[in-house]
Amino acid sequence: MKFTKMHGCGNDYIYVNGDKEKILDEKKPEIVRRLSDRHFGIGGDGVIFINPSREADFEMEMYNMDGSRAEMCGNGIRCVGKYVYDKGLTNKTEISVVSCGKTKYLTLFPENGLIGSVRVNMGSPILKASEIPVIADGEEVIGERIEVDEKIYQMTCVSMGNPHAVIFMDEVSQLPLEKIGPLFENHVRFPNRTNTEFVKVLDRENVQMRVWERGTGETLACGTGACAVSVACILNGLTKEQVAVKLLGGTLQIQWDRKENLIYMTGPAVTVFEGEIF
Ligand SMILES: N[C@H](CCC[C@H](N)C(=O)O)C(=O)O
Repeated sequence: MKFTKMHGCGNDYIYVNGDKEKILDEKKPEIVRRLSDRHFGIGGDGVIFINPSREADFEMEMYNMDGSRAEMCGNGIRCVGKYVYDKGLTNKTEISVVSCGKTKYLTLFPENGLIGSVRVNMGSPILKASEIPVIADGEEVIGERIEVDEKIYQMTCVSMGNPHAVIFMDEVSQLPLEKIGPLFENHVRFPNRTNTEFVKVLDRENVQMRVWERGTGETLACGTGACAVSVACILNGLTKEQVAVKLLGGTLQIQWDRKENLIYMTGPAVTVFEGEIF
């Protein structure tokens, strides 16, 4: 099977042309686990299949390292845009990509004939607790307390198609993520589990975050997570509507256009290598 290894801010996935590599859907979770293994496979945070689509220019079918399917992937969709342009599957620089029935609109920025960065209209944030989903007393979860491992955290929940718990901290560099990450991910209040972002607000335009991703663990970056963090910061009055989100693997520029209620994410997409696995 041919594949392309790409990353967005160090959030690395294995990209497969689903039109050429025919794999049975029921086999995908096991194959994803094998390919993602960083010792016995190719190694990656998961696998993304790029498929033809009737609803959009292309379909993104995204799987986490544990074989679970996710509704959206911000770093992944930027790399999908780069993949289809660089490989000549499209010559457009404005394209649409559908994932789990939701279509996103991308602007591709060529540099010397190849795509260097991508701007994605990530749609509107979902704040309704029942749609995230998160079990809550009220309609939304904004600045609420949650107890994990006998510690109280302040949580704001946002969905970008996938669930996010945003936790504000004074410091994020010394977090025991291996311990508390899984406790948030599998917390009883999240029926579909959750991604969890730990964020330190640096000033009104810059934040620093780390993330424990549902189905993968700590990653160097999370695009939907950076969007969720920006929404949470703005809702809590902590930043302006344009935020530079500093992640371990790089920086993403996020803008929440409140009039249109649309989130724009801009960031890099990088091809590392091509290969064939037997
Ligand atoms: N782990 C996420 C999917 C990948 C999201 C992240 N890698 C991104 O860039 O948005 C989930 O299960 O919802």
